[in-house]
Amino acid sequence: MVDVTEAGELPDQSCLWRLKRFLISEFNTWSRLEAMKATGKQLPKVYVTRRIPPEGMKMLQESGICEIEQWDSDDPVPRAELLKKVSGIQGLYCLLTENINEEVLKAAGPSLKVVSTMSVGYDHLSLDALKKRGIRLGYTPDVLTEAVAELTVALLLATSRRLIEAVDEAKNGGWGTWKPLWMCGNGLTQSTVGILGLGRIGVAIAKRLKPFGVKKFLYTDIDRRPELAATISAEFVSLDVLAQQSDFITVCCALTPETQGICDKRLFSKMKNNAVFINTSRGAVVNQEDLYQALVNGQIAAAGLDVTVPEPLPVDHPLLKLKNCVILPHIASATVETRNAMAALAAKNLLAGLKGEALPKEVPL
Ligand SMILES: O=C(O)C(=O)CO
Repeated sequence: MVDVTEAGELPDQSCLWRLKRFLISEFNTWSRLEAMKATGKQLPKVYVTRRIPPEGMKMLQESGICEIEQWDSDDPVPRAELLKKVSGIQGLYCLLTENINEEVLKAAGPSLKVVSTMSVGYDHLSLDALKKRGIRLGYTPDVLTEAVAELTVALLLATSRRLIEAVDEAKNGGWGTWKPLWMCGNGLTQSTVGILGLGRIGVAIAKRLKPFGVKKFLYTDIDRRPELAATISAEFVSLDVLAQQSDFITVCCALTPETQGICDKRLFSKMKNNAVFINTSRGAVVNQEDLYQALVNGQIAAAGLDVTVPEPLPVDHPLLKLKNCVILPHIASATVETRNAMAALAAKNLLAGLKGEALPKEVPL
């Protein structure tokens, strides 16, 4: 006899097959744990490099399949401590602030099976070193797309409409009277927006900007992305054309050897004098010295950065002194829901890796 669902419909075969697979996997995990207990074997050790949002920690603790040690602080674990603590672990739960390289993997030793980073970016990990050792890597795409897009739009508007400068003027007595030529910025209506690196986040940004009256979206990337581009009617162009034609450029690419320093004086010199440059991806895609010169010399109008090199940017850094540069402390994904979702997805990746199952979101190495 076939059972029926609550809605009174027959469950389809794929649903039953997934349920069967889930039950088998749960049973296997349970029997593995029972066998470990019976033989007095220790549970696999996991090291969590920071205090993380509660959803993620709860998931790890309630799994019952690992012994967790954590650097229980909001500040990064000192390198020496990290190198000591990773010894003999099977799973590493890390953040984008930790450089997980040959040194760390060597210190961990051959037991390490899975590294799970609570971030969509994975430029802080040495992929070659992971691959060489057959260590799997989990990351957290998708769950932060909306939050990052939202913050990018907020940063773009704050930069182009000079919000931070204006708030300062209102507070410090610079607000004399209403003046026709004072605090004028650049509007989005009828503008051209260029996206450097079109992926999920670029599309989400474009969808949010469209209602502001943007006339045209351009994008550039190593390859054309016709399907994604079609969703926002974006036109593929070269980096030079993107620079020449855009009123706003928003950088959304991953940091790779190809994109490192791609936003340099060559690019800024081709941009319009009234253009606004926004970066919410990684600081190292920008040559900050070149950006500083472009802002000081009026080669471009303004820049909004959520990411810099280094992070934090020293408080005496020249970019922080410029009125036409808005700098945020890497908060693009910082909503409570998003950070919890990132923490939970990173936990799921880690647990799946410990069980030898497919990671929900795995970086192919
Ligand atoms: O997940 C990432 O890579 C981030 O930069 C967090 O905002």
